[in-house]
Amino acid sequence: MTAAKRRAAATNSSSHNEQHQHHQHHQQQQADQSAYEHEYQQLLQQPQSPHATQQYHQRQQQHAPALQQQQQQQQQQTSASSSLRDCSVKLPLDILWLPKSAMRPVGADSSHTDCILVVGVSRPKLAVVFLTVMLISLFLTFHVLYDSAVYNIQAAQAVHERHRLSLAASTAAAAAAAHPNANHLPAFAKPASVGVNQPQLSHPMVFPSSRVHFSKTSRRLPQALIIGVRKCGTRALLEMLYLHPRIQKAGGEVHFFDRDENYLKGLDWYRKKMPHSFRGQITIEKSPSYFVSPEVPERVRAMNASIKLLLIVREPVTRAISDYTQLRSHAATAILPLADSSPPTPPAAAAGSGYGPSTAARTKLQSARGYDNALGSGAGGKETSQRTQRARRTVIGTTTTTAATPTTTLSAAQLAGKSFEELAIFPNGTVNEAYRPLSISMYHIHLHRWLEVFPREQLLVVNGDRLIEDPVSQLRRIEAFLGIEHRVKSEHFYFNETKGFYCLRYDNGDRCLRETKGRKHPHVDPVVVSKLRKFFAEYNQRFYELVGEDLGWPEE
Ligand SMILES: Nc1ncnc2c1ncn2[C@@H]1O[C@H](COP(=O)(O)OS(=O)(=O)O)[C@@H](OP(=O)(O)O)[C@H]1O
Repeated sequence: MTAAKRRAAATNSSSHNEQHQHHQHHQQQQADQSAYEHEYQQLLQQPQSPHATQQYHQRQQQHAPALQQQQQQQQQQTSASSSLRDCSVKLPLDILWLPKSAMRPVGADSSHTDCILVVGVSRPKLAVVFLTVMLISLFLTFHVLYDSAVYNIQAAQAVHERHRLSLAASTAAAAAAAHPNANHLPAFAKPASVGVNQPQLSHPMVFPSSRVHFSKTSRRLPQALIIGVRKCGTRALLEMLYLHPRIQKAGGEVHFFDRDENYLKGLDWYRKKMPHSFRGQITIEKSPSYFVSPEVPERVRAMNASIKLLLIVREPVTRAISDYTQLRSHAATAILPLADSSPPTPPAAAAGSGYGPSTAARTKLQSARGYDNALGSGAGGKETSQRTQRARRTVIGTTTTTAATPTTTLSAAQLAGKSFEELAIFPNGTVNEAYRPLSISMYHIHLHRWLEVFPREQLLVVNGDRLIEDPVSQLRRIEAFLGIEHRVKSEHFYFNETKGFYCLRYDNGDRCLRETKGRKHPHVDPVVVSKLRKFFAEYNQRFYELVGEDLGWPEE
């Protein structure tokens, strides 16, 4: 045996001896105690023996120190265990296993139960906090998992879409190389040639660079505005631009800058009307009446002095006839339900437009019809219907002033019955310049106001007649103006023979503008058309000078 082992054995045996001695001592104490108690019981049974009593007291004195020591030890143990209990953490949940017999059987299956787990809450507040923290952690975990799943799906879609777009582009390039003479053809394929084989493009993706990046979206104030002109294709332009991945559009016409009741609500209100957009996307809103409302340019500049402005124009006489067609259509639908219930409005409401309702009433009526919302479901359907009711009430019996009939009260029925010729030309043969559809077509007057506030480079004039015939060429110009890559191509369109217009091609189907776009115009006397074109020739020249481009509108 080594010295170390011997030492260990010695230590072991000494500690063993100590334990043994302690045990013997304890046993001895217990034996003494029980003997003492036995003796005391006997003494109680024989109280008449003085000798026994004396012996008992002698023994009591002998055992007193040992008893005292034992009591002290017990006290120390009790205080030690109580101090331990104080330090231990007490869980709010008490878990108790009970035998089956502790519970009354509940159903047939209960016979299979051997034990029942009873969980009681001893500290409800702590338990609530504990559970809340658990739930929040669970929610955050799922949120992170969900976000990353969405991210992955979108990233996969983006890569797929880019692949398809590049395939489509290379197919188009190959076709162009195979048929070099086809260059003179319109940029748009008609339905027959667009064909079913043409790749169907979804809404373009949002990632212009090869690096797919998903930033958070937020509602942003518009960085570009389509300011007008009404009936020149503002809706078509917005919907076509929306094919571009970098464009986001406000659904309906917000009329923030031209309606005081909206403008007074402030920019936060306006921002809330905007769609969510990614950083790098351009938000566009269109309200055609911005162009003709004198207070608007200054208000727009106050919001964003570097905003980009899109102005779409059309040959002025055709535009005026289109405007008339729409107003007549609205008046026709306005007369029936409220014809006999609306009080006449005072003559002061007259706008001298020579048309019928005052400017305000007409504006309300026009917007009430939602004709500017041709495609968009747009926000504010309820608001629109309320405006419809107001407008209907206002339009009836509105007093108007014309040179031929100085104070004429036109009902909606009369309004609906008047021809364009009657409204545009006075009986003496002169042009009614105050007739609103004509005054709106005097583009140079309105544009002048805008150019007093914004530099020319911030405004792009879009040719609405060309947009109807060849959207891609106009869109290419707009893409360059907005500083975004050329992405809207001919495969995004097809020509709808029934409608007579190009419609939009989406991944999930094709889409044309509503029937309120492209209404059949009434026949207008060619003499009147010629007279009006001559009338506008001078104004058009002024407009060309302002924009620095001759749009080639006919002069008779
Ligand atoms: N692709 C396509 N589909 C349908 N309509 C088209 C399209 N492109 C341009 N347009 C012309 O848009 C004219 C309506 O102009 P707006 O949208 O500016 O009207 S509104 O002021 O918002 O009411 C509308 O005028 P009208 O034809 O007089 O109804 C159309 O000629």
